[in-house]
Order: sequence, then C-alpha cells, then structure tokens
Amino acid sequence: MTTDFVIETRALSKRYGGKFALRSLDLQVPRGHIHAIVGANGAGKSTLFRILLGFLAPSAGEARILGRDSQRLTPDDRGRIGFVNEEHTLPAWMRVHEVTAAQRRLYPRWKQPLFEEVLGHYHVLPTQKISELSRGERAGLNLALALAQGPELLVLDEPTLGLDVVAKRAFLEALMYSNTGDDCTVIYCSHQMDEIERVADNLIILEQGELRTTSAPDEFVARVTYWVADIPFKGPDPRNVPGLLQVQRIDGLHHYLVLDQGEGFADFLRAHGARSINAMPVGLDRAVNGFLAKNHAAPAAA
Ligand SMILES: Nc1ncnc2c1ncn2[C@@H]1O[C@H](COP(=O)(O)OP(=O)(O)OP(=O)(O)O)[C@@H](O)[C@H]1O
Repeated sequence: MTTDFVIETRALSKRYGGKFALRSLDLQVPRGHIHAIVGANGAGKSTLFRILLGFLAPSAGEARILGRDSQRLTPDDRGRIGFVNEEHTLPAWMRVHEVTAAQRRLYPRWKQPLFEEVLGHYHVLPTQKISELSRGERAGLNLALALAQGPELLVLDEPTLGLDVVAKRAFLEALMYSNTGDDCTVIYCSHQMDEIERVADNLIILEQGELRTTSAPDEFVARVTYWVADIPFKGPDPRNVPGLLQVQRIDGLHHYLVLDQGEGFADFLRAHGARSINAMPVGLDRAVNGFLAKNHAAPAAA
C-alpha cells in the first residue's frame, strides 16, 4: 500500500459492451493540492470517479483511494472522502438546518466554523427548504457540507456546471479557502479552463480513457505556442509540420498552434518561405482544447 498517493490506479480498464471508457490507466495523484482532470466529452472522467468511489466495478486492473481498494471501501473509509457532483442532490423537502444537523451527527470530524465560513459566501437562510434554493446556492451548500466533514479527499465532478459567474466565483473562493491548510486533497473534473487556471495546482489530461499528461497548468501552457506567418502559396504540408495541433489560414496568413516547439519552429517556417513570423503565448483554454482537438479531426492535407 502506498500512502503518498490519494489516488492510484494500475492498468485500470472499464469497458461498456464493446466500448472502452478507460484503457489501462496508470494514474497517481499525490496527497495535497488541487488536481484538475480534463478531457473531451466521453474521455472517461466520470467513469473514473465512479470506480474510485466504489459505485462501479472495473473491467480490469485496480483502483486505490486513500490507500484502499476502491471496491472494498468501509463506511469509515467513505467518511474520509467528500463527493460533490453536478446534480447537487439533497432531499428537497428538508430545511437547510435539518440537513446540516443530520450531517453533523454523521461525521465525527464535523467542522462547524468551516461550514459557516463556506456557506457564508451565499445568502442561504437555515430555515429555507432545499427545494427553494437556487442551483448556485445548492452547489454552495453541497460544498460546505462536503468540506465540513473534514474529508482527506474531496472529489468534485463538474461542480460548477450551470452556475453563473458570481456563484462560480463564490464556489471557487470557498474551495480555495478550504485548501489553504493543504490537509484536504481536492480532485476535480471540469470543462472550464478559466476555473482550472485559477485553482488547480496539477492538470491531468485524459483522452479516450487514456492518460495523456500530468503537469502544473502553467507548465502545460508553456508547451503550446501560437505562430502567425506570412507564407506565400499553400505553405508546408500540414503532415510535415512538427508538433502541429491546429492550422488555419486567415486573411492570407498561416496560423499554427504547435506543441513542444522552440525557436527551431521559426527556422522551419522560414525554410518554407515565411516572410514575417510572430510567436504568441496562449492561455490554458486554447492549449488544452488545441491538444484535445488534435485527435478529433486531423488537419486536411495541403
Ligand atoms: N452506463 C454506460 N453504458 C454504456 N456506455 C457508457 C456508460 N457510461 C459511460 N459510457 C461511455 O463511456 C465513455 C466515458 O464516459 P464518461 O461519462 O466517463 O465520460 P466523461 O469524460 O465524464 O464525459 P463528459 O465530459 O461528457 O461528462 C463514453 O464513451 C460513454 O458513452
């Protein structure tokens, strides 16, 4: 058993009929910090979470969470893990103070001041029914409940889906506040790169059930560059462009998004007749989406 990793999978596969949702995934998530999992729709993120939480059995391989086999979690193990998903399901007929009291009885490590601090980001009254809360308020309540359990690991499956900018900001601030002591590891999946850029310390990219890369978000961003070149005629055959993620021709200029290319890329463009060349950094959104789009549609040959 390795306790340095809050999550560890070995050759983890999940197949639904003829379709692989996870393919021989080897993933290690170290303790501490906020880890974001990103991937296109259907990449296997929710499947991974469901296996890790013991809701779903793998087809092959193993998954460990907090050092335990995810398929053999005890109630005590589950008490060390908080889970929030996009649905924010709580009993609709209960009042906020009733839900809170029930949770407080359930979790011996309950942290009332933290609960109040996190819920304080929202204008929720203790006497309100769950059914009366807005989606963002329900998300905030869910997060406050999950954090107040004092979990060692908090698993969030697209927790800010459908929230407006203000609710999203409140959610993220609460999340970052909770993580300041680093005694709670957060693993979180989202399609919202602006959020990930703000809160995540580590970026895990899944593609078609396989692990593509793990690194700090800014390290990943530094690997991707955007080049605009004035090349007469068609320019080089896209199949020969090193590290190509995307190419577009706009107003007679070639726009290239490339991975792992240094200054040598300018030489490549010059060798193909480029007259003016500009390299620009990109944000996480463009870097990740360019990376993921590469295998969705190969660039057409010139
Ligand atoms: N119960 C199921 N039966 C059959 N196929 C399934 C089932 N659940 C998921 N899949 C398939 O497994 C793959 C992974 O799905 P999963 O929900 O894990 O992806 P995801 O990365 O969470 O996607 P999204 O970003 O769209 O939420 C998809 O191709 C999906 O169609």
